[in-house]
Amino acid sequence: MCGIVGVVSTDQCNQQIYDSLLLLQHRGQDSTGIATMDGSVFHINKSKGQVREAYRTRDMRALIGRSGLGHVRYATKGAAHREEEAQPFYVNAPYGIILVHNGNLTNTRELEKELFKVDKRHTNTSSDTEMLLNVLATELNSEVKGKDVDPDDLFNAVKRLHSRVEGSYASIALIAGHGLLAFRDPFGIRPLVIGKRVKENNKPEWVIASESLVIENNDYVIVRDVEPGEAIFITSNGEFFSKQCSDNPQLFPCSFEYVYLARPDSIMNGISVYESRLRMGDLLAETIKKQISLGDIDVVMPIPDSSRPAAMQVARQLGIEYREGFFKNRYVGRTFIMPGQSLRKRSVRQKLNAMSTEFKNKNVLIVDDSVVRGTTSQQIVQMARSAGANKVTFTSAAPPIRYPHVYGINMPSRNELIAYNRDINQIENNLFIDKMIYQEVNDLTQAITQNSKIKELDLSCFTGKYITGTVTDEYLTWVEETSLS
Ligand SMILES: O=P(O)(O)OC[C@H]1O[C@H](OP(=O)(O)OP(=O)(O)O)[C@H](O)[C@@H]1O
Ligand SMILES: NC(=O)CC[C@H](N)C(=O)O
Ligand SMILES: [Mg+2]
Repeated sequence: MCGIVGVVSTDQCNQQIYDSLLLLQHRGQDSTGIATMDGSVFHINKSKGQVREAYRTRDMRALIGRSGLGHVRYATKGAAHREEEAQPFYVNAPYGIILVHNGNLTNTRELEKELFKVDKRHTNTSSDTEMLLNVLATELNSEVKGKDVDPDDLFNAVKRLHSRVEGSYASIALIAGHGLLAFRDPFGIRPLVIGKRVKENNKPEWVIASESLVIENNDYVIVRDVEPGEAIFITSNGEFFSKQCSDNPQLFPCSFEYVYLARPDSIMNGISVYESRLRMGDLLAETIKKQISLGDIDVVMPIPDSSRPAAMQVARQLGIEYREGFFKNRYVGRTFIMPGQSLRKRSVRQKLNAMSTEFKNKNVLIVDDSVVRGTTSQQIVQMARSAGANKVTFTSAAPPIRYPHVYGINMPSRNELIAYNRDINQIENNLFIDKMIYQEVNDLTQAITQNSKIKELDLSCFTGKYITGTVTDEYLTWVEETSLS
């Protein structure tokens, strides 16, 4: 996943984009970029690393314009550390388009060929985002054919893009001299939400972002989510247009956003991420009750940060004391979204420390939001044991992850997954724990969708059922062989 934001303002918008990217940092730490639009001129700054280190004062001063967009990247396709693959991506025709993307395309092999052979377009990186932009540019070009662009041209281009592109894409683009275009794939896999505020001059200002906390933090009001398959166009003067561009839109939001990716203070597709995590804890507690005798447990402990809401509820529902035994170094970022296994491993050690007073001779029930590669859990258990823990029961607020995630989370290879081809006993042995307890898939679904209009979720990494047609076994093998580690 990545974090994206787009702004149409009545004033200079560079600082607002910077602030928004800081709020979205948890969605990507590899690289970042900001583009602003001044009339029909784009000003662009891209850099490796995190937002705070990326932009100097002189970079910010050069980002002039009242409309703009920004990106924080967690690479899923292409190279994590190549500055050329940092977003936004730019094409000069038609008009000049600059684009940011959250998601992952699953038919890049076909797109690459088509773009080159049929559309006669050259892409210079292996980024799927560069392909997405070139498909948009091709379709818009054939729509406008020399005349000036109107909202319907853009919507027709997005409609044609939907028929060519597969996978997940929440995307925002600036069309030079015209305005801001945003669109979401027909399954709405990745999130995108619209905010608005009206200043004294009565002119509306707009923000579109991956998460609602960006909207609230900048004193905008949440208008609504961009619908799956829908496109939004906002002119540089703040005029708003929207259209459903898919023949068969169906909402299948990514369940992993609620489990781990999103900030708890965001509301996504009308569902509070925090409340869904509390419910994950409530339902996990029911499963725990069925599997162990509670008299054996002395304390319930979260693994900071993301499991805290679930762990709190587990403790409450089981009537067992909640203690914080692992301490987090606040200067180390999220380890799961770091590139490369050796960096992830080293960082877990730097990030978390076990306090021996909390573990000595205790039977602990540890709660994490998810166990993916087992990088965190393996080290956590070792830390707990060396700190003197007696029995270690490990629980996950998400079900076992046995299948790759191909819609914008970098878990491409089955063999990396701790639950792949292992039964519970083998997982327990691998992690050196006394007991492993996972959330049930139905309970996860209920925790997320309860009290909401959402009927379906993308649960592919838990179930192996992929909602877009092109994800076959052959595709998954190709992804494994060619992907980022
Ligand atoms: O099994 P693994 O491959 O280790 O992946 C799962 C772990 O990674 C994430 O933590 P992370 O440190 O990224 O972020 P957090 O501080 O938000 O919990 C997640 O919360 C789990 O703790
Ligand atoms: N996680 C994402 O949304 C990544 C976007 C895009 N696939 C990239 O690798 O840059
Ligand atoms: Mg964690």
